[in-house]
Amino acid sequence: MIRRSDFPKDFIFGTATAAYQIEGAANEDGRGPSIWDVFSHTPGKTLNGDTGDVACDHYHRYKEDIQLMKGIGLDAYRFSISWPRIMPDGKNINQKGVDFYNRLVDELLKNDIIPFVTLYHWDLPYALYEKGGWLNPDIALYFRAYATFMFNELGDRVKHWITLNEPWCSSFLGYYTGEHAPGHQNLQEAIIAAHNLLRAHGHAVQAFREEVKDGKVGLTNVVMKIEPGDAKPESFLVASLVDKFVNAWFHDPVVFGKYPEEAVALYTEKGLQVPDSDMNIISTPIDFFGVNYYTRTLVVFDMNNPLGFSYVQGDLPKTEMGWEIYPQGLFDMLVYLKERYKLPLYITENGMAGPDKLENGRVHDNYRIEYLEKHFEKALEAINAGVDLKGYFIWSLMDNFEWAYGYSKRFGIIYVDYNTQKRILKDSALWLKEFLKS
Ligand SMILES: N#[N+]C[C@@H]1[C@@H](O)[C@H](O)[C@@H](O)[C@@H]2O[C@H]12
Repeated sequence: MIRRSDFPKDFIFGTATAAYQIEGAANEDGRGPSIWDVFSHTPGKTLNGDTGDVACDHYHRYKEDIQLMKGIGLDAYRFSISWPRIMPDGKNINQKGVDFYNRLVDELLKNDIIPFVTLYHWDLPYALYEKGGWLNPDIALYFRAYATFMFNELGDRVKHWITLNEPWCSSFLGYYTGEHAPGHQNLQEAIIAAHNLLRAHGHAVQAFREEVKDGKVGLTNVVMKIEPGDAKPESFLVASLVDKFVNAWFHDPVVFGKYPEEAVALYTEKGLQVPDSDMNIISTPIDFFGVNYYTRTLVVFDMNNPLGFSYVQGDLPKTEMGWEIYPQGLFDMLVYLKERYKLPLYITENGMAGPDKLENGRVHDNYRIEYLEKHFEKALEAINAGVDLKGYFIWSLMDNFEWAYGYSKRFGIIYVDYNTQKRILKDSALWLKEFLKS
């Protein structure tokens, strides 16, 4: 049975959330609309037309939520700042929005919880989208101004910062598949958006070095273990190629200052333009990579698909998202990232959506306890294999707005009754409380 004391003394355990998924108060205290406010209010874009208008009402209930974190014994809390709450029009400051995050940080510190702040977790101010959003090269400078302001505002108390959460989702789900805001379906746009996201990241890192001398800054990517879905040699080849599109595309430029050549070649072959501007800014050195790991992805060679591959379902037990439970992939990717990029790592998200049912005031989510135990074990194995892994944030503190899935997927270790906003610690939270004392 894995114990907290098996981990290094300074290893931190936390939970993670994001502004649009938990805050609510979407039209309160001067907050402006984001692309997710508009997207979720567009018929057909989210399950049941769910929106983040109220979500978990964290904007009003943050003190209660911090008490729950403290009661569990968490070391740290990763949350994101709502850019449109700070700059409703993308430029001018909304002081009430700034005041909220000052209160939130002060309350965390008062309760000995280390704040980890994500500057961008997908909620672009709609006013900036109307100026071209991530397709407008100037967005990187708007982001730099926002980042600089937040570093100045919170940098005296917040020493751990993440510039972007999962730029792959913002660009390829937002601009290619259209599953996420702003719902475009154009591969060339996705490539341009990805590049401007990375430029924005680089500008923010440069600003950070000027504003917060004693802090650490990194980038959080979704990290998928890509494996061949059958034994054909060509499927091994496409697996290696897809790994370049998904994983290396958002790590290589940040460390090496260039995109993976194989993937560039394929895009170019298809007549797509791959930008290469500002690679010196994009590769401004960072202090760590954040790793959001959930599952593996199986691909097979498929000439009917424009990019030559298609996804296949694996046969391992799955979560409510249909994602295979594959802890080995966490170990594999932590070792891969360490060997390729030689940077400290934080697991900034890992967790599962479960069939959580409230029964007599309890949620018996033993499946989530098992999931977390197995992934903790693989994280420890990676540390023992030499990975400089510094922390682990469970996704998520509480059930919340799961983007296009609305409120149908529950990832929290705390159950949220959305009718009453009552919080109920699931068995996994009770287990975690004991683990953190072990
Ligand atoms: N889906 N899913 C769960 C979770 C999502 O809720 C987070 O906002 C993302 O950072 C990442 O996709 C992972």
